[in-house]
This record gives sequence, C-alpha cells and structure tokens, in this order.
Amino acid sequence: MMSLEVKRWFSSTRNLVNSAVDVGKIVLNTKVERPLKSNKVKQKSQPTKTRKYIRNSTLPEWCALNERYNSSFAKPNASEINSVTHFFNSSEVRYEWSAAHFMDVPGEKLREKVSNESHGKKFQGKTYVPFEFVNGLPEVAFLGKSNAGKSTLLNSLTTSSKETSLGEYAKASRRAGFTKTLNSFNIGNKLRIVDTPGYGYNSDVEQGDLTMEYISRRQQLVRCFLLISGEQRINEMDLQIIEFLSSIGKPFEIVFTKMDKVKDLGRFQEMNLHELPGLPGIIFTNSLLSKSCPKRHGMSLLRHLVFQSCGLQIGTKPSRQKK
Ligand SMILES: Nc1nc2c(ncn2[C@@H]2O[C@H](COP(=O)(O)OP(=O)(O)OP(=O)(O)O)[C@@H](O)[C@H]2O)c(=O)[nH]1
Ligand SMILES: [Mg+2]
Repeated sequence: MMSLEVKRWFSSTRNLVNSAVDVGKIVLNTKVERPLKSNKVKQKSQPTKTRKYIRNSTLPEWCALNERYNSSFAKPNASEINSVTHFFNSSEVRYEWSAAHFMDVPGEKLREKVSNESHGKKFQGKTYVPFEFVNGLPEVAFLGKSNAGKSTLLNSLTTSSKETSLGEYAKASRRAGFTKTLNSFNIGNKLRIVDTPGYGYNSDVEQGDLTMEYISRRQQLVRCFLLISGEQRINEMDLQIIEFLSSIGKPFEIVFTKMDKVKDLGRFQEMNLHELPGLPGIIFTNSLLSKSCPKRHGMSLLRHLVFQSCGLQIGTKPSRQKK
C-alpha cells in the first residue's frame, strides 16, 4: 500500500499517466527464467575458463548484469570509452542553478514571455532568438525515490575515475528527502546534469509537481535516468514514473545504485526488465567503495550513455578544463 504522503507526491502525475500499459505486470509478475537444457550442458563443458575468470578478476559478480542487460545495445568500444572517460575526467564541474519552482529554471520565464508575445503574430524580417535559447546546453536528469543515491551518483559520475574519494558537487546525505530543489551542474560547458528531489519517504507534493513539470516542459531535457536502489524492489511509484516517461515519449534509462550492498542477485534474473516500455538501458552501479567492492563500477557505461544522449561526438573536448 502506498502511504498517503506518497500518493500526494504523486497526485499530479497520476492525471498525466496513460495507464494503457501495465508496467507493473511486466516487472512484478515475470516468471523466473530457467536456463535451457542445452545451456546447462554448455555451462558444464566450459567451467574452467569461467571460474578462472571470476577468481582472477576483481570484478564483483553483479557486474555481469551489465553484460546481461546491455548485450543488445551497441556497446561502446575501447577507444569510445577512453574518449568519454577523458571528457569526464578533464571537465570542470560547476554548480549553476537551483530552482524551487519551474519558472525559476533559467530561460523558462523568458520562454513563456516570448511564446505569449508571439502568439498569433508572425515574425517579420529578422528573427530574434534570445541568447538563453541558443546557449541552451542539453540536460539530463537524475530521478528516483528519496535516498536512491541520485546526488551521490552525480558526484561519482563527475569525479575522475582515478580518484577514490568523490567530489562533493551535489550534497548527499543519509537522511532521505535531503535534496529539496532542482540543482543543475555544468559539465565542461557541454552538458548539464540536473539532480532532483526524491519521491516517497520525506518528500512533499510541491517537489513532486516541480519535478514532473520539469520533465514534461523543459525543452533542453534530452534524457532521464531513473535511479533505483539495488537493495530495494521497484515499487509502484517507480513503475508509474516509467509509464509516465514512456507515455510522453521522453527517453530514459534505469540505473540500479548501491549494488555493492546487494547480497542476493537472484531477483535481478527474475525481473523482465528488457520488456519495459521505452526499452530503457539497464545499468548497475556502485558509487561508494568498500572492502568487497574497492572500485566504482558501471560508470563508463553510464558516462557513455549520458554523453551520447546529449548528442556529443566522440572526441569532443570540454570547453572548461579542470584546473
Ligand atoms: N553503499 C553505498 N551507499 C550509497 C551509494 N550511493 C549512495 N549511497 C548512500 O545512500 C545515501 C543517500 O544518498 P543520496 O545521494 O543523498 O541519495 P538521494 O537520492 O540524493 O536522496 P534525496 O536527496 O533524499 O532524494 C547516502 O548515505 C549515500 O552515502 C552506493 O553506491 N553505495
Ligand atoms: Mg539528493
């Protein structure tokens, strides 16, 4: 059962959702996939190689899920990964704006003014294009339940892969419901990542409306990343957001966070995430390090998706280099 608070957060969204697709059924009622007999034989005939790989490698077992779920996508090759890694490692990350209301998002007041003034009028002679519109960098947004790890993932993605401790660009906290506004960070003057307030526990309806309005109306928003803690199950609100994003045709990907804390990987085999509407990529990540997980994983894949969704070409260099 959803709490009253959760329902309130979501009230604005429910009206917008096209409930024709029952995403819940796809994810929650999926049968366990059992390996075919022939697969079993195959596995038996090649055990040494596989076991050796697992023993010698420092990769945690869950990293194989990135292969499993993303095999059908055009995988970036090594030189593409290097180029994207170089872009993020050398980009200056700059906090730019926070907004508690959609109209506080830079450019939105002007956009509304221009659209009201030009309503029904024809432009004659030179067309005037306001600077903010020309300069509108592509934006990607991190969405998800409160405490899903959105702010931490933003820091992880923008911290050089050589560093062990994360930059503190977005403020993260143990306390759920910490981020209260949309917070935007400029990455190398080529794209923006927008951290959003979480839904669910300790969130409120104004923040929900703000995020939904931003998703629905912001023209610069090119892709959403829906974060779900690997420790938790996909809940009804996550599913509603998935339905909503696919109903408005907004491209999105799903990112499982905190995979370093996951003990039982079995349930990830049970979820038929491939069949979600919108056919999102499914990425598994950890942003924090621990003894069992001494490296951050999933970042190259995620960085590549962010880079690609912003229409940046391989070889693009940041305009602002890290000092
Ligand atoms: N072990 C582990 N902890 C994580 C990871 N990512 C985030 N956390 C922790 O989870 C807690 C919540 O992280 P935040 O990044 O603040 O979560 P958020 O989604 O921004 O939360 P709100 O702002 O409240 O919506 C913090 O204590 C983080 O240190 C991860 O990959 N692994
Ligand atoms: Mg946050």
